[in-house]
Amino acid sequence: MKAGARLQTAIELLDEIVAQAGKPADAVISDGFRQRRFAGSKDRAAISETIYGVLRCRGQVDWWLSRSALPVDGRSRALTYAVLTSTLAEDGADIVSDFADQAEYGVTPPGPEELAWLEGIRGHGLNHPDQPVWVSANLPEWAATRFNEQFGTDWTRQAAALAAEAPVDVRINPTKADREAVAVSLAQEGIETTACALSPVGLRLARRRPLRGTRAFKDGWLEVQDEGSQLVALLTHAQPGMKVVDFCAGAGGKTLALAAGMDNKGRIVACDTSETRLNRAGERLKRAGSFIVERRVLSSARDKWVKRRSGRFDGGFDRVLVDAPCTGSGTWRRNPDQKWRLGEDDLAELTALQSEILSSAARLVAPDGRLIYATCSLLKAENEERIEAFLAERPDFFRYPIEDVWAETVGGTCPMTGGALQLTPADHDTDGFYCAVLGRKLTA
Ligand SMILES: C[S@@+](CC[C@H](N)C(=O)[O-])C[C@H]1O[C@@H](n2cnc3c(N)ncnc32)[C@H](O)[C@@H]1O
Repeated sequence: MKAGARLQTAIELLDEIVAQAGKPADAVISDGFRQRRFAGSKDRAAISETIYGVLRCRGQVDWWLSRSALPVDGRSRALTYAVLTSTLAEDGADIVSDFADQAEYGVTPPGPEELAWLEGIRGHGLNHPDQPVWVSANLPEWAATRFNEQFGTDWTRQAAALAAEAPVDVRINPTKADREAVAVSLAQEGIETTACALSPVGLRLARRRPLRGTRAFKDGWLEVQDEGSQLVALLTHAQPGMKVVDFCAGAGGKTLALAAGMDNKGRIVACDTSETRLNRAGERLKRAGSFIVERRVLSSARDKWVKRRSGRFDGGFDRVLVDAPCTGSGTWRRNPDQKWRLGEDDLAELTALQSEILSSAARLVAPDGRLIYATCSLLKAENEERIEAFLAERPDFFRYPIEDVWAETVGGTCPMTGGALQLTPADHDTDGFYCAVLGRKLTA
């Protein structure tokens, strides 16, 4: 495909992402590529780069467009972004004239108004001194206010890291292969990796490459999983023979890691209110050879199965992981469409749900067992504030110092000390994850 035809595809998919507001951008893009089999792997990479570039920097792109008379849509956003970043100018070719020359690929050439706008912004970058700081930070205003309150003078650096491209990490499955063997196997297929800085079971790809066709993937030696997510699973410290609940298991990302850590000995109940997600977990568990997991669809945070199990001190679980639904603000570099879809109302709904889930899941924890609360968010309202509220209500629970849990589970130096771990893309180059490990006292 020529640059103009790629840009046209990016435009169409950007409009699809807006039209299918409930569907994650990556799912819309995958469907879009399935319908456009003519797009090769390099085309797909270039198209995705434009789409994600626009979504990550949508605050600034829309600010520029607010100074034009053009409608704000996929086309105006993609063209404006392409000119401001010169990302699609190949071999010095001019993107606007290249785009205009592609009529045979279904591209509508720019009209006079569009051309005048694009000529006018040529030579500028995304930044402009008149932009409000939340625009330059590419955050919605509500989130920028919270970042500012939370991170102080560091907040723009934290926000900037969310507008960068995320690396691809894989977690090795130690029940099938060690890290060295996985790295060698991938290298034989031309995929270079380095050991993750914090996770002892993680490898980071030198650059984004498809993994599904590799031998290591097909044999269940690895799972794609961000390093932060790997660390949460390790901090859960699920050991062979234990009884474990993954309360918000989703498609099983952390369940798989827990099963591997337990050497497939013991019992894991993977719960979620979404049957579709739990079904997706089934296929992954099979590939990884994790046969100790039973899946359970919950009706709500107050599900009857949870109620029946509560109060059964001797029948409680050793570990209950709550990987709570959240804004995903720690993953906005990976899922940049999400940041433009959420507002303060959503945050209020989520924090209420997080507290409800936490109280419900706590009923499953055996005395001396652990309740692990995690989110992929950077916002205190979803993290520290939820744990503080929970502990104020439940004096029978206490916090473990995170550095102690790290020493017994991850090893090496914990990046912080205190009552919880907060990873951020800016500080740790992982997705932003929060994790607090609580213990249930032996007697109430
Ligand atoms: C952050 S995602 C989990 C990701 C998953 N643990 C992983 O590692 O791939 C949060 C999950 O919570 C689920 N959820 C939402 N409300 C819930 C509830 N009341 N009880 C249990 N799970 C719930 C959502 O369906 C979603 O799959």
